[in-house]
Amino acid sequence: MEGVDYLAPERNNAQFDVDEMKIVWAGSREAFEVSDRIARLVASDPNFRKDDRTTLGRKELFKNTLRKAAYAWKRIIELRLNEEEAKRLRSFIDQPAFTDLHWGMFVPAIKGQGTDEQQEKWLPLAYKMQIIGCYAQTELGHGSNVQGLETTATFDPQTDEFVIHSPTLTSCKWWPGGLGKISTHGVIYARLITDGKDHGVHGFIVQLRSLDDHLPLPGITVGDIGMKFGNAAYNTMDNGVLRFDHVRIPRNQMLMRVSQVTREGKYVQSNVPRQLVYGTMVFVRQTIVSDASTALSRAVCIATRYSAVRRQFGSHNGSPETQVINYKTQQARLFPLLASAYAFRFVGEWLKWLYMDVTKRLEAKDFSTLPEAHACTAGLKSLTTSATADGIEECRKLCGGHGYLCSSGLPELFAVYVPACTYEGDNIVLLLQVARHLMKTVSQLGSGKMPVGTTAYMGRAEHLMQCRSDVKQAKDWLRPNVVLEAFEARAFRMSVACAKNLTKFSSPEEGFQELSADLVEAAVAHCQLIVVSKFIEKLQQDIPGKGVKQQLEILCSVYALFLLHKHHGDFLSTGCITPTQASLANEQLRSLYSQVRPNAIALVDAFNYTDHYLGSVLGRYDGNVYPKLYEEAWKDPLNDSVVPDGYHEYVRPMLKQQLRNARL
Ligand SMILES: CCCCCCCC/C=C\CCCCCCCCCCC/C=C/C(=O)SCCNC(=O)CCNC(=O)[C@H](O)C(C)(C)COP(=O)(O)OP(=O)(O)OC[C@H]1O[C@@H](n2cnc3c(N)ncnc32)[C@H](O)[C@@H]1OP(=O)(O)O
Ligand SMILES: Cc1cc2nc3c(=O)[nH]c(=O)nc-3n(C[C@H](O)[C@H](O)[C@H](O)COP(=O)(O)OP(=O)(O)OC[C@H]3O[C@@H](n4cnc5c(N)ncnc54)[C@H](O)[C@@H]3O)c2cc1C
Repeated sequence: MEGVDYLAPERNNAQFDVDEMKIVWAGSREAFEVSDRIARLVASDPNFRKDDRTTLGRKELFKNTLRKAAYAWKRIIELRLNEEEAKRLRSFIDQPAFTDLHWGMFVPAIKGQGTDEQQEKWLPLAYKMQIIGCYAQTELGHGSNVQGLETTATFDPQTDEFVIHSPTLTSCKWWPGGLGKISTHGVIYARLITDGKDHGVHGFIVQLRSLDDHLPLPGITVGDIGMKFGNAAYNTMDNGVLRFDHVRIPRNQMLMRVSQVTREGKYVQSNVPRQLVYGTMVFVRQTIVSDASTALSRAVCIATRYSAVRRQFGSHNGSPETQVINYKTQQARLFPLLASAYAFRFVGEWLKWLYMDVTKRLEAKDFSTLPEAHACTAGLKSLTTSATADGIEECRKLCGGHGYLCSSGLPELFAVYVPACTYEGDNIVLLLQVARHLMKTVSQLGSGKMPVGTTAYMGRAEHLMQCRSDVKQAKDWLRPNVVLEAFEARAFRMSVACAKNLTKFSSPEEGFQELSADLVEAAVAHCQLIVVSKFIEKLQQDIPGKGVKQQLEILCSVYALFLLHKHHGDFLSTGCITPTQASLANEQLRSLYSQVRPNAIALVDAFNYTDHYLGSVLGRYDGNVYPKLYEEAWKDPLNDSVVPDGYHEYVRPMLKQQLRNARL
């Protein structure tokens, strides 16, 4: 029945103020209001319809994306949306587009690596979308190994130009979003060569297509790299291939904040670390962590609502069957994901602060926190995207057979999300960067240099190597200090074990290769500690609203104890806890699930997602799942006709032949 809220009894059970939780989730009252207003604006505008997306072919899908992007831009101007509002708009439109790379990487690359003069020239053009840019770093032969890129930018002192060239097939740019069919310009990463000397990889602004007829400029071969995983999903994006044949650009189009080439061809390095060339990646990795909480919370919202609607088994004397959300196995799979969504939200907020802090310091020529910012963004990007991709898939399974239907919204969400484990740095490669940072920190412990930031806990080396958990009963695991100490001791001991083992090899490089699987595990332990500690820190803030803080305390304990249960081998083998304490943690976890249960629907309502944004029949706010699933099925193009195309051509002759054979 339309208008009935089938989930109302669940909502009535909530033990906290949902409206206040919405504000905590959004970050502030103001952020909530912006997000709520823009979500409704998108949901109510038929131009942003997306329910037909999975049935469109690639060309229609892509054209549809171009239409939406142009319309979105028109609305941004008409409504005079500010940057935050425009970001919300893009997020609720929920369709990856070339504009993501233009705003998300091309503009930040110029801002971060361009000189003041270069910013003055290029940014106004980009802000007004008079040019459209992409970020072209990865090549066919190299993505992770940025120093292995092959494209060359050779300075020609005769003409005061760089000659951009792709010397081999493997040097073709391959993957950049927006490049395939739309970008007029790109920040292109290439090896800088002056006077025969290779100075490594630098960024250059290169025009790719004519601003008049959109044709590639002379010397440029460019196109799309082909269909990607999932039908709709990331196929709204034109990931591209690009080959240069001695393309000339003026010298002042090398991004020269980090280093310069003079008119005479002299290479001059500024007094800043060369790693700033990688700055755009640090920026984007930070945004990816917040996006992880959004993607995971979406999947969790769908699976939680549907689990409260779906009933299987357990009917006695005609009573209703059991809601599947009441099964302990369902809770043990679902509630840690709910807790993770909140955990990633808070660590994302903190990472945003860290990024702003490092940016301010860089402007003041203080580069001291750059390694910490790199390690945190790389590690947390890796941890949260892997957990989110796995979590979305788990949510699909939690919805049983119906989760496999596109109308559940989950297959497309997974397909569009899963490349986040690869782009902006393969997750394993990024964890190895964290491990490198950890090994460096451990090796400096004896030198009197105190570790800072997220590795500060390593400064308590002696205590962390000796401490034993004093948990005696299950409820002791609810004490934040007890949890924190166990996570710190586990992370530290795993890092120290790796550092000791590294000394057994003839060179650090050989040791790093051989021990890389252990190093990755140590990095994961460190990153999990960061997430747990930032959740605990969040709870130390003043959090208003009836029952809101209590719910967050429960979720924080669920997140930490779920990790402890999942990785209990680490905690036991490092001697941080005993087997008895491990089972007490599990006992406490079971009891926490019972406390989450009555609040589960309200906890996902707090995400404040519209039905349009969720794009899921199973996750509908009103829980009216079955009639809508039935309705949705009939909308499939196959149901446009009773007898399908191809029947008369292929099936009928087969049936006729069988009938003839039977008669013989
Ligand atoms: C619908 C229309 C709507 C319209 C609305 C309009 C409005 C919209 C508004 C806004 C929209 C915004 C949208 C944003 C959305 C963004 C979407 C993003 C999509 C993502 C697309 C994907 C892009 C990409 O993938 S780009 C390519 C990324 N590539 C990688 O990540 C490569 C990974 N590899 C590396 O990073 C490195 O090579 C490495 C780190 C693995 C190794 O590098 P290497 O040089 O070899 O270094 P190494 O020797 O190991 O280390 C040397 C020292 O340098 C340190 N270091 C390394 N990296 C960094 C760094 N990044 N920063 C600082 N320091 C670094 C390292 O630790 C070493 O230090 P040490 O002291 O020597 O130990
Ligand atoms: C959807 C999508 C969008 C993208 N958008 C862009 C874009 O806009 N611009 C752009 O420039 N790029 C883009 N990329 C490229 C992306 O950044 C790279 O694919 C990514 O950095 C991984 O590099 P790779 O493909 O070379 O993987 P590889 O490094 O070849 O990885 C293959 C395997 O090798 C392993 N491996 C690699 N190195 C090591 C090591 N040192 N130790 C242990 N294991 C290792 C990896 O873990 C992985 O399992 C995009 C990619 C995708 C999928």
